[in-house]
Amino acid sequence: MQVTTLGEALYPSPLRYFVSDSLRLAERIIQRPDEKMTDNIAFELAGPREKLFFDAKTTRAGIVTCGGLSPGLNDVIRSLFLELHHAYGVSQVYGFQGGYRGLDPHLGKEPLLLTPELVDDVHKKGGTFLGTSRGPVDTAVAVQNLIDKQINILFVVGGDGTQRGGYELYKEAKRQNYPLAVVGVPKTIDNDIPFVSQTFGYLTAIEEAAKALDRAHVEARCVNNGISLVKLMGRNAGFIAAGATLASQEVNFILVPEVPFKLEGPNGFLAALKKRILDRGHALVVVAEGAGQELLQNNTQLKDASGNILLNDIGQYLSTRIKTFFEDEDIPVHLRYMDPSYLIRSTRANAVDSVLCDLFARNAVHAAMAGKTGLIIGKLHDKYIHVPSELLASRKRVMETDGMLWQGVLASTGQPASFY
Ligand SMILES: Nc1ncnc2c1ncn2[C@@H]1O[C@H](COP(=O)(O)OP(=O)(O)OP(=O)(O)O)[C@@H](O)[C@H]1O
Ligand SMILES: O=P(O)(O)OC[C@H]1O[C@](O)(CO)[C@@H](O)[C@@H]1O
Ligand SMILES: [Mg+2]
Repeated sequence: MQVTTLGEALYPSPLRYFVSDSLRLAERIIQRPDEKMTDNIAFELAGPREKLFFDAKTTRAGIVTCGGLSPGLNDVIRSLFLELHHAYGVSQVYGFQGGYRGLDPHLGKEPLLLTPELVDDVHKKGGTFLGTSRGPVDTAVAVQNLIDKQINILFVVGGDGTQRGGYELYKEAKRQNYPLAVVGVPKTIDNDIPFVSQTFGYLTAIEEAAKALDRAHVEARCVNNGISLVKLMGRNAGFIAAGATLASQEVNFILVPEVPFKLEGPNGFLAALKKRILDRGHALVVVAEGAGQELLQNNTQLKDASGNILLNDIGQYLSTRIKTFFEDEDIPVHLRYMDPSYLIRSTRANAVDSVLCDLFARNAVHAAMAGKTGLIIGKLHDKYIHVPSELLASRKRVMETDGMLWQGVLASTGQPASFY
């Protein structure tokens, strides 16, 4: 699947190795004997192109970071800048501040002109030094501002919402006949972006979450009938909870959005927890924030500024239900509810994530300089690819319950496949 290009690439690249525009990577590479591979998407491979659409001498680029924090945002900004500056010779790179708001000159601060000195050690800190936000921007105003500032390339670093926003900006620039390259870098600790096997920040987040689980385990073990209940992020998918569970190996029960569960009844979660307490005298329970929403009354459906549904607190709910259940059963327990959610995403990236950030960012620059637009950098089968932004909207990525990650989780916790 070819992504949109702004026009013929005429400028020779200053780089020394290149990836051909005609190479493709199939989305599915494992084939069942009876399966026809007709609907298999073939993605363009990312990487430097021999000819560039933009002349580095006159090109201006912008970077914006949006949505929730994820370890590695500063690494991505830094690598985008350094690749543009050192490898391609683009000297005017601007950091738009405060998320998409920063693209509106009436709402945001002036963009920062990035320099090697400014980005020098930003990767050593968590967060994003450009700031971030949720909430919409008027795309016509934003594109007009980019035109006024003669920005030719815009890197949008963020999750699914940010990439949908990037797609709107790409369409608006096209409508205004302005040759703008909009290239997305996929960010989220939730790891739920389609066509990206691993988003940056996920591995750091599960490393931090696993530390919290280990400590919660100690709390549960050191008292009689100790129950530690830990809530972790994961709005629509349980990747963080599952990854941290495998990293920690101490979890006895894990509840995720992909697997609905019942609390009551002989096969429900509470009965299983009671058995564990009677057998072993302690338990560690992990719940992803998006799990069990069907158990909670949510008639109002409040939304955040970006339109994401505000979830009800499954952690607090479970905590109350566990407490009253054991009171009714007349079994004394020490229940501790812990919510380390924000603490796992505000740290700096670990080494593996830093490498990932660097490669995502440099591939984003290669795509933009070649004049490709309306895409995000994806990663499948260990290869970086160009994914048309339009495609993202058509898919959701959640954990496969018959996949290796979830099956590993079931094996390590010993919990049944479902509580029904
Ligand atoms: N459909 C859309 N069209 C235009 N802009 C959008 C759209 N969806 C989201 N946005 C904008 O993208 C930005 C980021 O969106 P959101 O807050 O949902 O975070 P995200 O990028 O999904 O990251 P995460 O959910 O991982 O924290 C916000 O400014 C939001 O208004
Ligand atoms: O409170 P905030 O900043 O909106 O972020 C919370 C959301 O961010 C995420 O981590 C996604 O980035 C979700 O798991 C969570 O629902
Ligand atoms: Mg999102």
